[in-house]
Amino acid sequence: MSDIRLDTLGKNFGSTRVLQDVSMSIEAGEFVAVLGPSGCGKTTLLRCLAGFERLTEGSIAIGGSTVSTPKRHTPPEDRGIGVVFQNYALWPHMTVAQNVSYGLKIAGIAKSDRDARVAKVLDTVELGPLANRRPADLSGGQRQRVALARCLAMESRVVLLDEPLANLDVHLRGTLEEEFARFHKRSGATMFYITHDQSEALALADRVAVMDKGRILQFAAPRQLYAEPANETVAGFIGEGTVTGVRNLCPMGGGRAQGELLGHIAPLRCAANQTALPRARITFHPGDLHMVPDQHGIEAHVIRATYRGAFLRTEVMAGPNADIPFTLNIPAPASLTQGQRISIALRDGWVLPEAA
Ligand SMILES: Nc1ncnc2c1ncn2[C@@H]1O[C@H](COP(=O)(O)OP(=O)(O)OP(=O)(O)O)[C@@H](O)[C@H]1O
Repeated sequence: MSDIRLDTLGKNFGSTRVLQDVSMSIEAGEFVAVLGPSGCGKTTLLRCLAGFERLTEGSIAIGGSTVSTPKRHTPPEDRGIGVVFQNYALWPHMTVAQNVSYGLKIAGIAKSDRDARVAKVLDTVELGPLANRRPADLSGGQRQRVALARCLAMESRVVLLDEPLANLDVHLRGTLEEEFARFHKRSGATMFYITHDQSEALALADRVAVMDKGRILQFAAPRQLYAEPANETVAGFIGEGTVTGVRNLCPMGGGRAQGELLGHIAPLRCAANQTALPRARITFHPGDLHMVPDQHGIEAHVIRATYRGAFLRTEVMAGPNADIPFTLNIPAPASLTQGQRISIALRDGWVLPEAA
């Protein structure tokens, strides 16, 4: 049974439509990331799920019980949900242990049980030795762990996280990504994680919902989003996908096809029901293009080549009119100069289904 079910959810603020036709089924224990540009409605979706906003349309069920419809609204504290906000929302005057214990106290749990539970969860997030510190004397990462410990202490079955790594430095982000993964494994909680950072979403989540303008464009496992985006917007959003046109698309069965990219035959993947088309849209990533011996591929000239350690990130203008921009990663060691003419070929591309 799914743990969280959003059914054709809609949310308006006055006459502004912020969420539209949002439907998702999330399994118990699943780690779901919601990825989208600023203003697309991610936080509003999280707030609806947590019970901080009422719905305009549709419904939300958690653990099989309906908690939100336009007419019915279970308050946040009765939803069995923990929320980790970007600023962690810790009480500055309380110690780490008191911050974690507070929710249990409000829930009427006896002091001895409370103390035992707090000690256990602080141990889990490796903050036991810092139990008596105040938030001001903790690092950003440690504060984050206090916020997670609070969810663990409340035994929240569902944990919502609103851009928890925003405003942190790159090193700390990496460490905390691991922390979230560990927390998820240990707690078995269902995680709903809002971010605008695709690398975070792809690294952490079992499935990622890509949002734009209040709608879910695709809800799929990271590998599928990367390899088989549902449309041009998702393709452009994930992994620096390039979208371009091919001619004479010819499906060959078994999800394989070929098409002419700038006059050269390219091997492609496509949906099983893809039909032959005179023109189609495809997408690929910088690693899908490679250099071939002169005259054997698409003509291109180098606009910029940037050293990136393991590869040379190379921007080219391709085609007979040198007017199609592509980016490719050329494995090290390589050396290219601006203006140099090279020949390139596509190894693998995905035919966008909406072009069918
Ligand atoms: N209480 C409100 N009243 C009116 N409009 C609102 C309200 N809350 C959010 N909005 C609007 O709804 C839209 C979606 O906002 P939301 O905060 O959900 O986006 P987001 O994807 O989380 O953005 P960000 O990544 O920048 O936080 C925005 O246009 C925002 O201005």
